[in-house]
Amino acid sequence: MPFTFRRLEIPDVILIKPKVFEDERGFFMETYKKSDFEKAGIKGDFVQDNHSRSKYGVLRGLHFQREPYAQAKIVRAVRGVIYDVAVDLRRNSPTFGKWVGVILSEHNKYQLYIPRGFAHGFVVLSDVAEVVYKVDNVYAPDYEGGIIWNDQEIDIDWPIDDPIVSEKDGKWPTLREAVERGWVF
Ligand SMILES: Cc1cn([C@H]2C[C@H](O)[C@@H](COP(=O)(O)OP(=O)(O)O[C@H]3O[C@H](C)C(=O)[C@H](O)[C@H]3O)O2)c(=O)[nH]c1=O
Repeated sequence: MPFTFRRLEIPDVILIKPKVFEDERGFFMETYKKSDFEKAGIKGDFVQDNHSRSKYGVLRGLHFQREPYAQAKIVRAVRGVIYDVAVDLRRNSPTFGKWVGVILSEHNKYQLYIPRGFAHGFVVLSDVAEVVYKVDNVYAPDYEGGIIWNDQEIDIDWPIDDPIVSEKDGKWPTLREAVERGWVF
């Protein structure tokens, strides 16, 4: 089995550990296999791949696309180290407003599956990090949504106190405001 899958404290969020084949040349690993991922409950047609590079301390998030362009994501760090966070925005979920966070890195080669209905963000813990991720719906800028990264009610335990955020990311609403706007799922 080239992958192992572990459901996290929010069970719909799944940590994926690939089987890494190392030899004197370096390593090889499969990074995605539709049949194995579907057996693990990761369904969906991943139609777009994204790639971003960020320097130490950059926080990108908390982002999501609103319906009908909600996106599930399969995220990994191909360079450096990030702390990757998913927040449950599904209004009828028992874990609504709760978050999970994991270290994804070029070293552990882990991936995180984040279903539709979640906000996603990460902060960079290495000098540089490159993050690649699959999404199961195309980019729809008119439907982008966000929650402010340091929302007091969500209370994410970010490992960096004073991250670098874009002007846009500094202006997202709180979770409570997002609910009022109907931005939840
Ligand atoms: C997301 C996206 C962006 N862009 C363009 C739009 C901007 O001109 C430029 C940077 O976009 P943005 O600042 O939104 O990039 P991030 O802050 O990395 O946003 C992403 O970061 C978090 C962590 C996510 O989970 C989302 O995938 C996504 O919101 O790329 C595109 O052309 N296509 C796309 O799919």
